[in-house]
Amino acid sequence: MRTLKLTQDTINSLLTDLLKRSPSQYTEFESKVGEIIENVRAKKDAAVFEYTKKFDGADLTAENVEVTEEELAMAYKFVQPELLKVIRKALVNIKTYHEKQKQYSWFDSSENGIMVGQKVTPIDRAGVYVPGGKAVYPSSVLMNVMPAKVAGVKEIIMTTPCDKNGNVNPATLVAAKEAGVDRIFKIGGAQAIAAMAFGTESIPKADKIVGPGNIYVALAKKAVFGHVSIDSIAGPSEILVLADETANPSYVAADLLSQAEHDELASAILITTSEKLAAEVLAEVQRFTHELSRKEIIKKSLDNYGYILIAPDLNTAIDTVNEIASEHLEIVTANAFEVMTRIKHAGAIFIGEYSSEPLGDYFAGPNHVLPTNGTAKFFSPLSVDDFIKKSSIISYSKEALEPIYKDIIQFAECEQLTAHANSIRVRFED
Ligand SMILES: NC(=O)c1ccc[n+]([C@@H]2O[C@H](COP(=O)([O-])OP(=O)(O)OC[C@H]3O[C@@H](n4cnc5c(N)ncnc54)[C@H](O)[C@@H]3O)[C@@H](O)[C@H]2O)c1
Ligand SMILES: N[C@H](CO)Cc1c[nH]c[nH+]1
Ligand SMILES: [Zn+2]
Repeated sequence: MRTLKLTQDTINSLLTDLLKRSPSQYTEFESKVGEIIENVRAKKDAAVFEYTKKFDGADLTAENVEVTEEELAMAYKFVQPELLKVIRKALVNIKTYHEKQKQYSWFDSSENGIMVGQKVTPIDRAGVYVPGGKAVYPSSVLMNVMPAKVAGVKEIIMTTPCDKNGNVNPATLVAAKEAGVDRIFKIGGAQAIAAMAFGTESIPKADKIVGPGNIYVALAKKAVFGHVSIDSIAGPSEILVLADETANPSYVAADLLSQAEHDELASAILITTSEKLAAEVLAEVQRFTHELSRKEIIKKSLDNYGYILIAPDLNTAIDTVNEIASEHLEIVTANAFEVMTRIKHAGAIFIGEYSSEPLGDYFAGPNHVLPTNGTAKFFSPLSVDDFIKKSSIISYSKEALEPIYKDIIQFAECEQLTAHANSIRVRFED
């Protein structure tokens, strides 16, 4: 983890450095992922099973690729009752939060026989990818599935990697059952994305694929976009803490490490106006890292993308926060709510020293699938909006069309689209 003074030069080199984490920078993986996708498209199940053997070590067949009711029942036996209670409590918060996002159809009619509106329809089948390579993510099951449920999606299928014995983590299965997933397939990586994009003998084609994953998953989602819809590309996790001298260095260090442990490509950054806090946080980071079980991943991610930046003043710090547009932003300053009003770009904003990032990962209710790699400048968190689409509604009576039909003819003729003009004219010819 590097400590640097925040200057225009450091901002520029930091932004260049962070961009290296973007899936679009990993062109060397693109051809590999492209080959996986083409093979799955052509050879369907056979290719999916071959790649699963190669990358995950499991022998899958059409008979065992899908999780059975018996496997689900067995998973409940492995999950502690206390954990099941926590999953259920988290589900209530996540559902309640997403219900507020629901959009409804609307119709505007006027007395002269004009009606226009917008009809909201959920997609028919959602495909949810739940990562499972370096860690297991039952929480991501809840975060991906609940907005689809609230939107009213008819069928939700889920893919997640299995271990070499063909087993999926029990807590992931229990979370899927509790959230209401219809079918679960034990496959991961680019082959899972391709299977949901094109369909195979065993895995149905989805209309939209959502969910985070590693570089293979992210590139595969990008590649199948257009054949299916996808959500934003949620890549390796990120945290940015904006703190002043009022912050508790232990809390700040612990929160930075909470995201560094996800992946060697994760990024953890502190921007502070206090040199004293910067030094204390660095010491706490070193102390905690030593004690944490995932220290090897943490050390690599801190070496790669860990920064402590000392800003000359709060305004410069806030400008930099907006430039970085981090997935997660914690504000631990005096007047944190006022500072929040000046933040334009961040996936999720955590305010105050008790709103630590993992509260959002597991429990508070807002979605933890968030835009990464600076894409918070134009993408939003996964939400109910991702699982609906809209149709426009137009209805005019003869009396409503008559006063304006010549306007439409004139517009159509300006575009030299005479068939358009004709379709209006024929209605008033006699
Ligand atoms: N933004 C979010 O909401 C969020 C949530 C959870 C996790 N994440 C991120 O998701 C990522 C999860 O990654 P992961 O690796 O743990 O799990 P993953 O499920 O995304 O990837 C595992 C799969 O990758 C494939 N794979 C592995 N090595 C390969 C190779 N050499 N060639 C081709 N395919 C290969 C395998 O098929 C395996 O099943 C992490 O970066 C984590 O930070 C993000
Ligand atoms: N922080 C991750 C998103 O970047 C989500 C997660 C799941 N489990 C723990 N964390
Ligand atoms: Zn996390």
